[in-house]
Amino acid sequence: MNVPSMEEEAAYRIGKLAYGALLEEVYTLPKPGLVDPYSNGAHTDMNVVSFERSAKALKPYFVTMALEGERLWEAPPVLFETIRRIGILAERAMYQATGGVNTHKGLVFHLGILCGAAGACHRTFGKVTLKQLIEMEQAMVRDVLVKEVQSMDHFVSKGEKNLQKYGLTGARGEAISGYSSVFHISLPVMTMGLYNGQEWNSIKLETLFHLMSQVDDSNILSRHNPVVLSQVKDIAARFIQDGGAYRKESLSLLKEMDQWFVKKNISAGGSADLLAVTIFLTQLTGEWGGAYGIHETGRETFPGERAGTVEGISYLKSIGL
Ligand SMILES: CC(C)(COP(=O)(O)OP(=O)(O)OC[C@H]1O[C@@H](n2cnc3c(N)ncnc32)[C@H](O)[C@@H]1O)[C@@H](O)C(=O)NCCC(=O)NCCS
Ligand SMILES: Nc1ncnc2c1ncn2[C@@H]1O[C@H](COP(=O)(O)OP(=O)(O)OP(=O)(O)O)[C@@H](O)[C@H]1O
Repeated sequence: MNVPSMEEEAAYRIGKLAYGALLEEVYTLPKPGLVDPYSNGAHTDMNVVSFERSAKALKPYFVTMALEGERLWEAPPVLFETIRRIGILAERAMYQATGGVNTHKGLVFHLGILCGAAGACHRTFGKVTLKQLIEMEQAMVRDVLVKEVQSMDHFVSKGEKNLQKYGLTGARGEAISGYSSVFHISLPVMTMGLYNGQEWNSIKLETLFHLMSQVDDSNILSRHNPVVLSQVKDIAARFIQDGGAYRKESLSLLKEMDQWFVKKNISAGGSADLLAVTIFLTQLTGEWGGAYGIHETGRETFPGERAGTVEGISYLKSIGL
């Protein structure tokens, strides 16, 4: 019997966490305008089963991307190039699994990069803290994506058209910034919710609404325009101000809101993607930022570099969040 190497085992665990994050996102409910187990939101061509099929098809690609991280840890830009090649194959597998529907294009990109970075961090440090992960991610993508955005002269995809029309950088911009929306908006909310012992589905909803209230979501822009984007931000901000997802009546309010989003054909897919990224980072660094590092290497953890833990709170506070 072939015993998996330490790198293979780690890559499998990273890929499995990415797969889990895809499912955790779609199972969060009720999400206005987005697909969840209750409603297809403002989507006629997909439902929760499409997302499950797509996630299952993508899992081996995330494992492969993490494994490439373990292999190419010393050459981050080469790692990114490799991740993108695998990403194209992953997108193809996604379309095959869903009958041609885009369920997870944004997440192939985001979680592909982060799985690769996590593999590289594991190989380099024997653990994965937030700080190390984002430093690795930046070394992988920054130069390439900045150049790509600055020199773009073909505006084909929806994201590219948004860049041309509004100067908004969408999914690429999030990666260029080192997932700044996740660090400044959603991770603190998720970490705080866990710390306060809130219920998991409500934590995910509260996190999603904080994202929706601030992110320039290219899904909303490509279906609509900046006025609608700003309307959605206002609605999300008001929901939070009025008590957010932790109050009793939130579920019925959200179901009502879903009807309005469906009527207006609004879907905050970019924010949903960033929710999945937040879940992935919380679970990855919670599991691997400390305990895993200690088991594997006997090394001490830097205190508080694990999101989703009590130490995570003081870390986030220490970096000014
Ligand atoms: C960067 C990607 C996502 C390009 O997609 P596109 O140009 O359509 O950009 P866009 O900004 O619309 O993003 C696509 C998806 O990301 C998500 N998204 C939208 N807005 C945001 C946002 N503000 N923040 C984060 N994610 C967002 C949505 O799910 C959206 O559907 C990626 O597919 C890519 O690199 N394409 C180039 C070809 C390639 O290399 N493919 C391999 C894929 S790894
Ligand atoms: N739960 C979810 N429900 C709907 N979309 C989601 C969800 N989670 C993430 N998304 C993201 O939203 C995107 C789908 O949005 P949308 O349907 O507007 O894109 P499209 O297929 O490019 O456009 P259209 O359907 O208008 O032709 C996917 O790329 C996906 O990453």
